[in-house]
Amino acid sequence: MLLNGVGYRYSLRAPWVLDRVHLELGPGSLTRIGGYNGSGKSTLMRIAAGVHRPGRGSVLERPARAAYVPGQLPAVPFKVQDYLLQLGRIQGLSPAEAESRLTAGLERFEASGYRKHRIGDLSRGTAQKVAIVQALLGEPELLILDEAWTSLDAAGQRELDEVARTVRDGGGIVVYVDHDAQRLAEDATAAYVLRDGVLIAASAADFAVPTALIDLEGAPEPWPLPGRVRALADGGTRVSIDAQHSDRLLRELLTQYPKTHVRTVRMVEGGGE
Ligand SMILES: Nc1ncnc2c1ncn2[C@@H]1O[C@H](COP(=O)(O)OP(=O)(O)OP(=O)(O)O)[C@@H](O)[C@H]1O
Repeated sequence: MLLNGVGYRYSLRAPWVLDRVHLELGPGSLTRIGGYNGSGKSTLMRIAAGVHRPGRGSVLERPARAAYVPGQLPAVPFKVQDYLLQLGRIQGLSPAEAESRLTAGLERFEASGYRKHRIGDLSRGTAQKVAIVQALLGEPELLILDEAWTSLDAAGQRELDEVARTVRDGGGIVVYVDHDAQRLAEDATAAYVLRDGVLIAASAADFAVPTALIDLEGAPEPWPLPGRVRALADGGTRVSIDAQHSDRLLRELLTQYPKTHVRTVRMVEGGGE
């Protein structure tokens, strides 16, 4: 499959979200797409899935059996089993085939108990499991996972990892976005990040969580707070912590050591120094 010079914008006056994206996806590939919030990852996923048509360029040789799992299932007014049976039929399965695949899928994701529940009444995680079971009904050759792990419990996440590896090992194409830097890190065959609408080849370091470096005057003692601490040559202290926890640390720091002077707070990519 090939995304050939793909560009996309949401309206004629809107800026191009994607600009000349070129992406080759061969059989047996597992490709990670990263990038900052708003960089266009979901837009790219929808184009690969055929939900959006590119404004420029083209998508060539998309496999016929394609499945797209976004982070959230629409709240449709059906019972789980009726919904899955219907979608199985739309994908060309006989009722017996659809029944046996949906039963196996729900068992695999430990969601058999929800067969008769209405989709709108499910928890987010269970609804996500139904979305995954639906995607797998047609035994896809192309599987697109856009933050599809987010609401799943740990067992569901492991199972979805296994699904991705199985599709890859069966010669299929898997493309995924996930905020967890470790997600399928060992299994991915390629990784790219979107920057300014362009896709660029990436390494594992590009997916690392940003680290906050907080430099303090002096050395608060003792240090019961989270974060790695090291003394600076001029008597100051440097604390490094995952950026997502830095606000909380700063609050705690200023409550516990009100006289501490915070010199600087910087964000760096990856593990800091
Ligand atoms: N339906 C829409 N209509 C108009 N603009 C949109 C629409 N969906 C996305 N955009 C814009 O397109 C850009 C890319 O959005 P997209 O959701 O693809 O990014 P993303 O990288 O997936 O973001 P996130 O990491 O937050 O999920 C953003 O500027 C967003 O505001």
